[in-house]
Amino acid sequence: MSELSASKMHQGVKILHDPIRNKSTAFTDAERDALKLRGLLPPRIHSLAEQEMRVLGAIRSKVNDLERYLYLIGLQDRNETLFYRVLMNHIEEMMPLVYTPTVGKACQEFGHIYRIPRGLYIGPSDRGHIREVLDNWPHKNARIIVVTDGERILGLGDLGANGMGIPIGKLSLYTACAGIHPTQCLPVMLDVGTNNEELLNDPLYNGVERRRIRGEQYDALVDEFITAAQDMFPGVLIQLEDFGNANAFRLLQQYRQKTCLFDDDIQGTGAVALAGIISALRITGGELSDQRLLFLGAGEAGIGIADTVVAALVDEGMSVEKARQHCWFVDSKGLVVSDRGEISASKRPYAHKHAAAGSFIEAVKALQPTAIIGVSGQAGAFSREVIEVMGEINQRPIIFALSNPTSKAECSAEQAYDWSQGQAIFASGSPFEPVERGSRTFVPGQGNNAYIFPGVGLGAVASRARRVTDEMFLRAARTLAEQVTDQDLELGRIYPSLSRIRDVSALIARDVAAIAYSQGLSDREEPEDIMADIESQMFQPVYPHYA
Ligand SMILES: O=C([O-])CC(=O)C(=O)O
Ligand SMILES: [Mg+2]
Repeated sequence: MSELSASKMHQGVKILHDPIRNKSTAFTDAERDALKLRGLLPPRIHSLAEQEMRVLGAIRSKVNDLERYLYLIGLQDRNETLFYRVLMNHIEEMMPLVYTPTVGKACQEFGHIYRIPRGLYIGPSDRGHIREVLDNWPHKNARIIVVTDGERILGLGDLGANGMGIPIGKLSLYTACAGIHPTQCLPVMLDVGTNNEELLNDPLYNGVERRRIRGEQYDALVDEFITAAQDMFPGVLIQLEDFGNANAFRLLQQYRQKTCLFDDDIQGTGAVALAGIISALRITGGELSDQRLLFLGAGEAGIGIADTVVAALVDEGMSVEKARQHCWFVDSKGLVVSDRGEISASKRPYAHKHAAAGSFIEAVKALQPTAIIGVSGQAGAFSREVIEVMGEINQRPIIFALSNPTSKAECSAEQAYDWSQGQAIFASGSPFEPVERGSRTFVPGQGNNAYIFPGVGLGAVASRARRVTDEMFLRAARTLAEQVTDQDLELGRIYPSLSRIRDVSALIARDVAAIAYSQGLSDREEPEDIMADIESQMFQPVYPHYA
């Protein structure tokens, strides 16, 4: 649509209520005349930069982060250009507000802070009509869908329909970090009920009032949704997010071979953690093939990371069987060993022959790992003793406390540095502030899949990839690791600065797209310059001229 015809459609007050086209006080005199806005705005014209200053002041004056979140979502509802300008120009300050940890708090309160819907709700009563529901979405050009059923929201458990905050937040990062146009992002809540009694008893809970549907009914709903989404938005990329363990692995297996789909908690987290390990090895001087990783927690993130590490080792020439021996798991029943009895299919490859160990510290002492990776959702599980023992075993122990939000981290950055005499190479899923000790400043890296999914998604949709492959995630991990500078490592940070995330995402997208083209996963002709092609598709938060 040309800007002129857009302006005709949106004459008058309507354009002020269209968040995609609204410029608010930045409408020029000529635009105010052409669009019949005279009198509807205060007379003083402000530039986007001045509006940004106003917004920053407002955000910073709020009393807590949930209020800041609400302000930002309100801004997104009024003026997306300004919202993304603020988000992109101040990503380190804003990401913890629109994403983990604050989005976790927002999800817990979702029914109570509800204002305006963002995204689509699809539930059991929509069976047989999901296409019509998708057709109600005002934007017909969705390219990326993030969908959850709310069963495992971050490390917070079953939040039912309150989990809608997660697809919204993830998609805001798609735009901010990888330039996917806001109208091409579709958040979806598959509201199949919740088993969270507290929510079911809360009169302000706004999801379906029932316990979760399971089995055939559930599968049929998911299947209808995926089929309808592809039909409605050809080529759309579907990101599975924060499903319960069993469904996450199952749905990924079931759909990844036939649709453009991935699971962020399994594959995105896998890639971001591998990137962190590769960078940590630049500090320790070790090889990936010398590492022994001990995971606490054997859910999506843990298995996803182990599978990605195994893929990297196999790519280096190791056998799968041998590679798996480098990854060990402790779950709620202790060390996962081969003679334990019933073991789920996803853990089975990592159930090695070994004496049982009941607790995590016992397993650390028995296995002498080079790295411990917390993906358990158990706050404080990396005790002082665990970290001290890791420091005795290793000169530079690798300690990743990846559970989200911050309240669920296995240890804090301070604890990791203090209990290891400053030797830990630490990363966390949610952000921690730098830690000052004497003349030294330790800057913890944020090992969050936000470094991976925006770039992978952009690469996939820009190349019109029909599938998202493991090879793409392995490549994304390596590309991310390559962006870590010696300066980052000197600060202790094993990820690039968040301020560079847009460039990093573009590089990941380039490499993912290159795989799609070279492996015949795209019908699109390979552009001469993939990077230029990617960049040309990235949304920039600038106002159009209407007159
Ligand atoms: O959302 C995040 O911060 C990372 C993630 O996918 C999760 O913890 O489920
Ligand atoms: Mg997640």
